[in-house]
Amino acid sequence: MKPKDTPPPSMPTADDLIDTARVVALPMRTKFRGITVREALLFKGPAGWGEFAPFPEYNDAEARMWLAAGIEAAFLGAPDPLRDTVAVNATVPAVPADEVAAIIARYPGATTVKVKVAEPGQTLADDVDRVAAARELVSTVRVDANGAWTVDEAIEAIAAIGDVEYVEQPCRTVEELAQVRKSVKALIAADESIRRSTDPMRVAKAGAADIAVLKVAPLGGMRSLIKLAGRLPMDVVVSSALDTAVGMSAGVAAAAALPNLHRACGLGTGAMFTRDVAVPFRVHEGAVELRSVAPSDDVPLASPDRTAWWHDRLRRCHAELMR
Ligand SMILES: O=C(O)CCC(=O)C1=CC=C[C@@H](O)[C@@H]1C(=O)O
Ligand SMILES: [Mg+2]
Repeated sequence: MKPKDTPPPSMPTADDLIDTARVVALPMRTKFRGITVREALLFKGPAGWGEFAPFPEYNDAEARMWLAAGIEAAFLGAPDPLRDTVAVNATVPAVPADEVAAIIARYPGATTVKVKVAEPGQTLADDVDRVAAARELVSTVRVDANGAWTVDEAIEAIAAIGDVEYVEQPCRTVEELAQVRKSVKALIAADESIRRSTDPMRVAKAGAADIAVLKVAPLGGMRSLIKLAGRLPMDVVVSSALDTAVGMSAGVAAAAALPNLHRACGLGTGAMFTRDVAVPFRVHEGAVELRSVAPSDDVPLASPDRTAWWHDRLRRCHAELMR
């Protein structure tokens, strides 16, 4: 028998990963969730490239899932696809209403738009105006509050915003989502309540959502996303975690392998970077095309300090995975 701490044969060591690692820093067109430069560590394995890019505030226990997802992509590769394109939504950050049209124009053919609402420092009137601007241009609008409202604020805001496809994560907790869901006609989607939970089935058990927004990296990979989607008794939307083209290829592959996919996915966010690590996943006729990605040689690299920070983080998360 192998000693308990011996990695399984498919599990690379942290040194294996760092040997091929590139830490990239991609400038964003518009600030999104407080980020103006998106950093990511990319590494190469026998099956292709993987991405490790947990948001800076995530602790190692949570961030280790993102490493598992990168390792799956680089060492195991994508599951068999059922389709070769995936319909996507345009993603509109919390910008003034008069900037909405220019943002939507970066997603040619998209008929669904996701609008960020409840941005700290802004008012409900800002949200109403931004959503109205989007509604003038596309048939389907969904909004995402990232858990920022109380139950009462959510009920008021949903009434003010009007008809939407769904409201993503109106409040922070599963209990609050369930209360809002009972009080409004609008459909409720869960994102953080799944992405940041130790029990991603809890939203279903609590009757807290109609739709699940699933992201490959925080769920630990394409296969665990697909497995979870199969267990959740609700529609699924696959969304990016502000991934570079490398991470995006795993998101598109997961969406392409889902037996049931009825709604546009949040996989067009490559349009938010001024440049990506490779040819970006461009939206064409409202969809992106499945493909594998290798970073180009001239990717914008992070500073030596930031590179060292990411290498350290990878080592710690790798140790967490091996525990
Ligand atoms: O779903 C989309 O349209 C794009 C991705 C997206 O909105 C997000 C990506 C990563 C972090 C998030 O704050 C945000 C989200 O909350 O869904
Ligand atoms: Mg969200």
